[in-house]
Amino acid sequence: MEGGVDYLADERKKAEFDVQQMKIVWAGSHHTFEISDRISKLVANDPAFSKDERTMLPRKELFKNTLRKASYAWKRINDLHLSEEEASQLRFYVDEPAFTDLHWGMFIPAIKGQGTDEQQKKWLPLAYKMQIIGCYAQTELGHGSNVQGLETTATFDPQTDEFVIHSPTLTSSKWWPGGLGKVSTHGVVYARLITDGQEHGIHGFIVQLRRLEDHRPLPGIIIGDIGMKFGNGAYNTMDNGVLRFDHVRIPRDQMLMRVSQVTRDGKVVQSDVPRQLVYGTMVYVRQTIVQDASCALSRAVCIATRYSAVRRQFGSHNGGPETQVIDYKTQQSRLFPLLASAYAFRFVGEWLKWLYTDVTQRLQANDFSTLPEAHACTAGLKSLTTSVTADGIEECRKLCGGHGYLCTSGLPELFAVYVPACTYEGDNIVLMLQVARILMKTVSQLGSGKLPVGTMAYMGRIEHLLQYRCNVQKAEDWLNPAIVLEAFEARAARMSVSCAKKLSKFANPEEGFAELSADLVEAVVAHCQLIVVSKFIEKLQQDIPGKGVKQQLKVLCGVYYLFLLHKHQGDFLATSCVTPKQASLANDQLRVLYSQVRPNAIALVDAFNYTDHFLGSILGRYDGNVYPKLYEAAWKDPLNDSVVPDGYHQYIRPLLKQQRSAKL
Ligand SMILES: CCCCCCCCCCCCCCCCCCCC(=O)SCCNC(=O)CCNC(=O)[C@H](O)C(C)(C)COP(=O)(O)OP(=O)(O)OC[C@H]1O[C@@H](n2cnc3c(N)ncnc32)[C@H](O)[C@@H]1OP(=O)(O)O
Ligand SMILES: Cc1cc2nc3c(=O)[nH]c(=O)nc-3n(C[C@H](O)[C@H](O)[C@H](O)COP(=O)(O)OP(=O)(O)OC[C@H]3O[C@@H](n4cnc5c(N)ncnc54)[C@H](O)[C@@H]3O)c2cc1C
Repeated sequence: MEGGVDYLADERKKAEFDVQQMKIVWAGSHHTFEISDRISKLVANDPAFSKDERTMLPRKELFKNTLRKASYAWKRINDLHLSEEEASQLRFYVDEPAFTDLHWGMFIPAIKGQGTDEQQKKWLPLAYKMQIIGCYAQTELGHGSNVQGLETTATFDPQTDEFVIHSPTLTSSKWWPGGLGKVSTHGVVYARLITDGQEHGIHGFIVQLRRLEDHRPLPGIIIGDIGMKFGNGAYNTMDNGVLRFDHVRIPRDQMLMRVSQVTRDGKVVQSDVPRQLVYGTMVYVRQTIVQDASCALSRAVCIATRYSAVRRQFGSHNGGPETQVIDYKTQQSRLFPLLASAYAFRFVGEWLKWLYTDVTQRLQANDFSTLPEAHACTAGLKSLTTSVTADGIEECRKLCGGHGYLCTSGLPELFAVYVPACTYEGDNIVLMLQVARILMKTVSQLGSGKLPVGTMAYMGRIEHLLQYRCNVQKAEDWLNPAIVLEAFEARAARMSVSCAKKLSKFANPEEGFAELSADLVEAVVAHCQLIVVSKFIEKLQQDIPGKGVKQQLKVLCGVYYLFLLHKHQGDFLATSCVTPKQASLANDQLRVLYSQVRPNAIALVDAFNYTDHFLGSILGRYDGNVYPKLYEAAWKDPLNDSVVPDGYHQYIRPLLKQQRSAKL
């Protein structure tokens, strides 16, 4: 508590579980909880990191303010000798998109993943000390999703042992890279490799963009910011940029050469590393985006849940208090599935991080066997979790009624910052179609004796899943995880097999794939939802200490899968995985679970351990003291600086005068 009366104290007393232990489950471990708790308070208590009035600043001031915060954050990281983990938590809690996200989140990982040992030795120390600042320059004005369609060229000149980087068309201008517009000194630039007149696909090159002495662009380079984006404040703290090259020369050893090498005489040599590793940085970032989805969704849910307990509307009896809106069943049926989804995404994000670490270790040992699984899981889960989170934030805004629309609710800015996650790092539909290809390949190989592995392993039991009949007879049967898993597996498998059957009728498979793409996306959603459900259930099989903690998680897990079953009952019924009666029993059980969440709702959002600074929301204040603070904040709006507005004499007075004389 940050001082004063706690208007939510009664709600907190209703909790049936150990909130402190739940905080540790949410954080992932004691160690992570300790760091995140300490660093979030450090940021919250430092006035230099204040977020007040961010949504009211003009772009130039907003951007300068972000530069100030980023440079101050770097100073604190060094002064306090923070570890890498502590430093990344500090950037997270500062909560302002900045060039540093791309420097640490993409530029450095690209060099680590695609650079040779020598290249890493040369560039990483400079980047780690921020003596150079980098961005990830892949997307162009004309192409983003279709990476093979990029037009920037990198032509090898054997005379000088250099690459010539060039933007041959307007559409080849790099467009979107974060941090590029005004800050980056370097970029990993993706371009079409050409040697001896022959094309060799897209590769990454380290290119210096600005002089280190005075920050001016190097000769032959044009750079700028691409302009204002959606929302006030929001992602406008980021300098997404445009970049053009006019025959810019870089030394040969600045091509990232882990995947392919260009020799002194211009020969292209493929190493035994798969070509897809050029896309490796995207796999890494997609995995972090899944973790970030649980953060963004939990934040919106925390605001909406606390406010729903504070807000009262209708239902007063004999002059008593009105009903808290959180007690309306409709409010619960919209809010609690999002609360459950935030927890579900947390656990699937944890698992995905493990999967990514495992793949990275295997890659280092030249074992590439799990790369397709990593690609499918990161692409599919990035797509699923960001779509649900973006829609979920908007739903939370509506759950807060009119006040949710105020910037001081924190929800408009959160939404504006978050929605591009459905597009960046791979448009969600494009990524789903990648997973669809892998699913269809898996189904087509089922008869060949090649057993599906990882998250597709259930397809190996296809005969059984095609014959499966759900044996739920009463509502409580839906609490049995084995029954639930089979129903979700059967639904996903049947949808995939149905698509594969339809595909096989097309003479041209590519034509068939395009024609059926909307159905394929639905099959992928079913497959990805199965992954999330199964990872939540796996989590519950672990030893989870703390009074009532596991029980609460079981309730949330039930809410998560039964809500999905209810929402997608069309799929379950159409594939005959459940009967109409069983679907109705699932909904009955879901209502029971909502009533079990209700007394614990406030404690379940307290377990996120967010400071008021991080939440940035009057509606989501820990102490629930909403109305006086909303009232106070309104008077801080610049429009209220004067009682009579600027423009009165020019525009309002003549209008009123004219109406008066017309009446007379
Ligand atoms: C409390 C702590 C919590 C922690 C929170 C952490 C906070 C972190 C904050 C996170 C926020 C991060 C903020 C980020 C800021 C924004 C950054 C945005 C940056 C960008 O947007 S960069 C640009 C991204 N661009 C894209 O993603 C482009 C999308 N397009 C593609 O990926 C490809 O072009 C596409 C669609 C795959 C098609 O490529 P193509 O070459 O045509 O490939 P094919 O379809 O022919 O497939 C060939 C073959 O390759 C396989 N494949 C494809 N992709 C991959 C991959 N990535 N990895 C491995 N394999 C891949 C594919 O399956 C095919 O395989 P076959 O076996 O069939 O040959
Ligand atoms: C805030 C933000 C930050 C970004 N940061 C960076 C960065 O740092 N570095 C960088 O390189 N890039 C960055 N990007 C670019 C981003 O990665 C691309 O915008 C993204 O990959 C989508 O590509 P696109 O814009 O070409 O979309 P398009 O592919 O043009 O999508 C337009 C529509 O076409 C549909 N579509 C496209 N292809 C298909 C298909 N095959 N089948 C069916 N439908 C299809 C899509 O679903 C979408 O509805 C950023 C973008 C944003 C918004």
